[in-house]
Amino acid sequence: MRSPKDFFAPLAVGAPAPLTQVPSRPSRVIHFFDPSNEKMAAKVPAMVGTVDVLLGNLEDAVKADRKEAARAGLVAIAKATDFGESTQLWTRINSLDSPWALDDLTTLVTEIGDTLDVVMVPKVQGPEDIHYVDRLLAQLEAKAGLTRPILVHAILETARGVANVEEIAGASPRMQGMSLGPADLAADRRMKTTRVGGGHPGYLVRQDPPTGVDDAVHASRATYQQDLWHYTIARMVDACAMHGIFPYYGPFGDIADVVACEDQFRNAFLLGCVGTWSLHPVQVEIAKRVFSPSPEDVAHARRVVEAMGDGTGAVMLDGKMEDDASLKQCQVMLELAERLAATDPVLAQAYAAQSPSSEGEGS
Ligand SMILES: CC(=O)SCCNC(=O)CCNC(=O)[C@H](O)C(C)(C)COP(=O)(O)OP(=O)(O)OC[C@H]1O[C@@H](n2cnc3c(N)ncnc32)[C@H](O)[C@@H]1OP(=O)(O)O
Ligand SMILES: CC(=O)C(=O)O
Ligand SMILES: [Mg+2]
Repeated sequence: MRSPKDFFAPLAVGAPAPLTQVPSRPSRVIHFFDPSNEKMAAKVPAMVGTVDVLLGNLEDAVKADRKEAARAGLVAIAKATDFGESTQLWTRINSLDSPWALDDLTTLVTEIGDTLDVVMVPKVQGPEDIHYVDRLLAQLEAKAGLTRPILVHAILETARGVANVEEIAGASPRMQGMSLGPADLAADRRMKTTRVGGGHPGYLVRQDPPTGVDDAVHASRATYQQDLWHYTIARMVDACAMHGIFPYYGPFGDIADVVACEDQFRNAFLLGCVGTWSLHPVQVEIAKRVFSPSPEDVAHARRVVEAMGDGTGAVMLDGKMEDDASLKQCQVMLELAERLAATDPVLAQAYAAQSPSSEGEGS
């Protein structure tokens, strides 16, 4: 582990200085596309401004014989597209033990490093993986003459990665955030599921049995499906909060089940995640809706702030006690709402319509 004194020193002569704070640009939706799929890639320019992040995926879901085409496709798209102020460009490189990862990093940083905001690293096992990428990025940034550092995002998708989650989160000032990788994680843990994220009807608890009843009543005892991912997401959120980086849910593979997708996204939002992945255009609006505070929550948060005056003590509002701690939760909500509204005019209007100054307007 580096000494605190040199944690923020560049790791290569000529590399840009690391950032001391992770930029908090909106990243509610990280939209995946395969740059080697011509039909999909053709849609990317029109998606600029509609998603917070466009991510050129080079890893799983790209066929082995299309890896080089995907890398070249991403370079071409990055060079031809103006991503504007409200959409970032990220990539997911191949895993560090694959034959492609080194060329992915070398090509992308030297060719399009000035456009690339974040590199997502899959199957991270421990801080040593981040240290490797950190040094290599610094060397490549120096070679390419970049003036701002490229950030790193880890996917939490191995049992060892989960066990090391705090060390991974704090491994480098480049760490931007972390996503849950439920599919690979399930396989690595030898879970007995076959899905990409989401729940499972077999993972449940059942209502206690009533005494002295027949089998028919036993069969009707209520069951409650549990969240397979609660433990891992909660650990990831704590590790990220501790190190000042951002946690994300990951993929929801049942594209047709938009209702369960929204539920899974909302669980992650409520637990502290700032965004999620979209694998298909149908998931984009779900992610944006879920990861933006509702206008009603924003209005309530404003009322609490107003009622709390100097922020100390306790007050009653609608029959509920509010104090310093509920105020802080409301401030989290308002700070996020303000940040999102700054780049999303539709949200800005929805939040303004709920502001105290507009109350009673038109009545
Ligand atoms: C566990 C993990 O690692 S998850 C991360 C890796 N996986 C991915 O990145 C998957 C990305 N998504 C996809 O590959 C595709 O969306 C699939 C395979 C899930 C479904 O693809 P399709 O069967 O083509 O879906 P569908 O027919 O509904 O597509 C409708 C349109 O949306 C387009 N489309 C589909 N997915 C995307 C996307 N991610 N981005 C942009 N456009 C897309 C299709 O090209 C199609 O275009 P068209 O109307 O011009 O023909
Ligand atoms: C996200 C991912 O890569 C996984 O679930 O395996
Ligand atoms: Mg994976």
